[in-house]
Amino acid sequence: MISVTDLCFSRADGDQVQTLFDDFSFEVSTKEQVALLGDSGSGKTTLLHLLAGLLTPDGGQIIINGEVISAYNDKQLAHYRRKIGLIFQHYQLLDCLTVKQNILFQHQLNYPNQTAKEFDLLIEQLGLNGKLNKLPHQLSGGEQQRVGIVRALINQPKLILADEPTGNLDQARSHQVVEMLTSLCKERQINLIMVTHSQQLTQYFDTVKVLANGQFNE
Ligand SMILES: Nc1ncnc2c1ncn2[C@@H]1O[C@H](COP(=O)(O)OP(=O)(O)OP(=O)(O)O)[C@@H](O)[C@H]1O
Repeated sequence: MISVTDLCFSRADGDQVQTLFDDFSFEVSTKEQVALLGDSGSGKTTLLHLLAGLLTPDGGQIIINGEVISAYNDKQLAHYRRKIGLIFQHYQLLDCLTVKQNILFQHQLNYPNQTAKEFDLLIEQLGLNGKLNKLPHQLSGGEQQRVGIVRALINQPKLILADEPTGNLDQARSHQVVEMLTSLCKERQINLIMVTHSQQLTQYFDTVKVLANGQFNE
């Protein structure tokens, strides 16, 4: 469950201050899957970064599954971030590591002496058998994004934040990837918030929220 109350956040841009959120409040219930739309520059990525604890609000409260992350210090935020899954438009895979190493990198940092429980199952479900020893640049965009999805799911998060994960894929692949991602999150009862510019992709989600002028128009 996500609860945001009276969120305030401004960005300094040279001498100018741009207020993106001013007393913005909303809730996302447990397991809900949300497609987040909005014009370019409306603040979708900024909102995701606030929910990920990568940015600190100027005011208000952000509570994620009972954790008041808006009150956390850097160390607490680092610990919180290990428990969520992040998926990016440009995949952000490390090109010097194989697919398998990329997927397990964070898991091994988090849990040095544990095997990743769902590794084999996720590799099978996302059709990545046979790709594990390849380097990211040897994969197609769709395959790289599926690696990003396994990497996000392997730590068994309760929340996944995805920022335009299909921005680099064609329409058919975008639908495949989003269908896969939403159904895997549903099976595992994971909250998913995904930024997209595609109205068509919203069909896979429980809720569509449109960000405009620092508020949701539902
Ligand atoms: N690092 C930054 N420093 C200053 N201003 C920034 C920074 N990042 C983003 N902004 C500004 O904050 C506003 C919101 O940006 P954000 O990236 O959150 O929008 P968005 O809705 O995700 O846009 P898009 O759909 O184009 O990705 C924009 O006006 C942008 O120029």
